Amino acid sequence: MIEAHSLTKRYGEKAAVTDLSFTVRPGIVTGFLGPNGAGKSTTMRMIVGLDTPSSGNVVINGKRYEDHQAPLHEVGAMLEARSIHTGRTAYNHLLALAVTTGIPRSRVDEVIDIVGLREVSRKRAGGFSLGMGQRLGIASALLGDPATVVLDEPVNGLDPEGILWIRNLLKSLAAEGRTVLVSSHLMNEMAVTAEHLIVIGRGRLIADTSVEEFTRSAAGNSVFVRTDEAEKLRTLLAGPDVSVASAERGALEVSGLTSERIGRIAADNAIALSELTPQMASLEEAFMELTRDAVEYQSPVGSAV
Ligand SMILES: Nc1ncnc2c1ncn2[C@@H]1O[C@H](COP(=O)(O)OP(=O)(O)OP(=O)(O)O)[C@@H](O)[C@H]1O
Repeated sequence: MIEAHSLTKRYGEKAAVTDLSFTVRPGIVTGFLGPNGAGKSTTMRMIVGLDTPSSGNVVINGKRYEDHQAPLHEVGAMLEARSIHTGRTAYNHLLALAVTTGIPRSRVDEVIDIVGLREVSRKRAGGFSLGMGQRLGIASALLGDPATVVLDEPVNGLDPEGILWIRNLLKSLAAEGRTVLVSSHLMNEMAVTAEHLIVIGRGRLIADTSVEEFTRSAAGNSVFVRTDEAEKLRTLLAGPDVSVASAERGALEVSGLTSERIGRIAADNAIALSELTPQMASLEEAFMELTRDAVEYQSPVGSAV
């Protein structure tokens, strides 16, 4: 469990993180989301003791990172700035890390297999692709068999296979009862990876919610209906809190009724439907709406993307 209490970090005049409080629970993947410059990396650095809070504190299973006797067994982290000695092989990089931190040599082989780097483990890490480098970073994070895993933007720049691999790995780490915190600026990716979301903007908490709740609130309240008997159905659906628009010929856009209710009314009146679709705002759109006021560098209105 990670608990942040009124965490604040200032760099001179610049407030990177302000009065941030949240809890990351074990057993599930928690997504840490925010636009660029929101303060995600700064928060993660404070979690693992690489940055000192200006005020407030953050504890992992009740203690600050540096107060744990075997911190690598407690927390494994991959932060954005990776420090890999590019002249070393992947195996030697992990071995050096293991030897200096009292981790048995056998664990190096284990993590190499977990991240799927067996075939290239004797190759120089300097020649690794971005995806292989990410796998090596994750292997380093898992070396101490940590109860808590903190990964900063692990899917950045990965191909679809790499993204799927990380998604499954994170879920299995959580299923083993670990605490898993993973940052991203991609809502869609987090929606299929995480169970819980902590959203920040300009260093402040914007939302602390389950993915399920976020998805539900992002859903629009209209339903798209396609039928050959649109006019008959329109009359049957009419009511004080219901609005029905004709989206196109043979199609209706209904607000104020659930898709279940519309389907029931159609069935009771022997009207065949060829489509019945609740309209969802895309999660990415809902996320952008949520964080709109917290984006540091806005594109000028109307500018081409
Ligand atoms: N060492 C530093 N000195 C001064 N300002 C900093 C420093 N580190 C971060 N900042 C500022 O603090 C804010 C938060 O940065 P941070 O890197 O934590 O955000 P982030 O959410 O991880 O963003 P990104 O997704 O772009 O990596 C930014 O405005 C950044 O410019």
